[in-house]
Amino acid sequence: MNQDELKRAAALAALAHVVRGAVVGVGTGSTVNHFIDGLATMRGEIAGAVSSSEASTQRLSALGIPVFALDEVESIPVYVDGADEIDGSFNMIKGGGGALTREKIVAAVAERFVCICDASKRVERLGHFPLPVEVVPMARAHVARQLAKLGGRVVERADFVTDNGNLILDVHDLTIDDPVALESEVDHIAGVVTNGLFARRGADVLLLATPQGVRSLARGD
Ligand SMILES: O=C(CO)[C@H](O)[C@H](O)COP(=O)(O)O
Repeated sequence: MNQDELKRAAALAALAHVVRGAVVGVGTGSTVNHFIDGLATMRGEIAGAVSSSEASTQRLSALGIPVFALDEVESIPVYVDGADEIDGSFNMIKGGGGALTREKIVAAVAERFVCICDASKRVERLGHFPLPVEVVPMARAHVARQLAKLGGRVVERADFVTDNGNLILDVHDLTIDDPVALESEVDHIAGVVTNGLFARRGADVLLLATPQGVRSLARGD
């Protein structure tokens, strides 16, 4: 199986976690795109979706799945999203697609985070993938200096504007010993909207696609 087939296998496994009659939280990315395509087969069985990006909203709508604003829903039992890296404690780096802020908001509301990944995303320690940081444009230089003080090599994502009108700084070469502490430290830099560490609210379930099949793992297993 190639990587895209593995992503699809993980995504389709997540359909079993969708709660009938409820609203499902939907992440962003190529793995999630497979999930959205599969969700179309359950259209009549769910109330609809809350989306984490304009791209996912467009795909959901094109498939006839109702998309609600977050303000319109009272609860989201399950949020399904991919990751760029996930460690053994289910801490993640996300935001490769630049949707990290809305992803973190929808994930915060959801009762359960189901992470869908191919096996290449599973790491012993986070930080090989550069950490995305969404930044208010006027704070670009200040935030870049502060991130460099943390030991990172900061690269602004070229020709990219987030759905919220901000820019992304990708931080390479960080040593991430304590993901929870680093998530808070980066968030406290003035001008940072969100960073791509999902550690304070990590995943609850990991559906990891391997050539041998999809492994379902719960946090703490
Ligand atoms: O965080 C994300 C988007 O902001 C994605 O979940 C992450 O980048 C993984 O993407 P893909 O499924 O395309 O590998």
